Amino acid sequence: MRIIRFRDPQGRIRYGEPAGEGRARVLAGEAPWALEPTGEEAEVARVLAPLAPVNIFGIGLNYRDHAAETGMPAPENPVLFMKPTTTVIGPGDAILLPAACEHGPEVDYEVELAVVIGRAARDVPAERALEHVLGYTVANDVSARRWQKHGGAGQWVRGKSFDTFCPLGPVLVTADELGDPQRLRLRTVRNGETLQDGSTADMIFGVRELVAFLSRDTTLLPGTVILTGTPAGVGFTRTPPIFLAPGDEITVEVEGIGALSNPVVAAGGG
Ligand SMILES: O=C(O)C/C=C\CC(=O)C(=O)O
Repeated sequence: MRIIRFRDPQGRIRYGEPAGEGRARVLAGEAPWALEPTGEEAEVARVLAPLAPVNIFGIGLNYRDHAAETGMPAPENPVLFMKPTTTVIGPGDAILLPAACEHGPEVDYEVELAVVIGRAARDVPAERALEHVLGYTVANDVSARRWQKHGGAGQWVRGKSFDTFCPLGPVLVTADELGDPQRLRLRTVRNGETLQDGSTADMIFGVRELVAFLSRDTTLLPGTVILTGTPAGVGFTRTPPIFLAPGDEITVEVEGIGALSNPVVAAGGG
């Protein structure tokens, strides 16, 4: 099933299946892992992020070509960080370039396959990990590189945590519908130019291993989102570097799920 979360013309937030031409077949329920068909259709006024995550785990350096372009060795264990839920925005919402990025352009893009947990997971072996995955969506792990690498905190969280730094969407595709998560093409396009073009087959730690790793002695609640890392082509490793600028349109897409586009706006507008 393909699930959207949307605002209807009356301002209500609802779930549904896209029915074409700005319409959805309404699904009743409070969360994407507990939805029932209603037989009703509704107009979609605005598509939102497909869920409001309870937690967001990010995995760094999880593609060999990306680790290599950063000059880092392939990690022995997943490199873990977290993004606050306040980073989440939906399709078409503006990515705000933070006023805190006052030393010049530094805000980068990262296309990622996002895993949505639908059944609580704790101490789950890799062979059973996909039983806890409700489905997948697309994420842009927006990252302020100066704050990430030289922010003085010794870890990446600051640079990954500014408001609007986690666009999600446009749909959540259930695991049964998407099939094997390790054979999907993923791309980033900025203003019509392709900047990342990779495959989830190149992940160092696949979805099964990530769920098993993260769930060790740790409960992954339904609604947990795991950003599974990004392939090569990010902006800061390029010569000259490419960073997001006001007026840009940045699109991240994953095969079988869809394309997620967001305009880029300077803090305070423009
Ligand atoms: O150069 C480094 O230390 C790592 C830089 C970027 C990696 C990253 O943000 C990721 O998500 O992967």
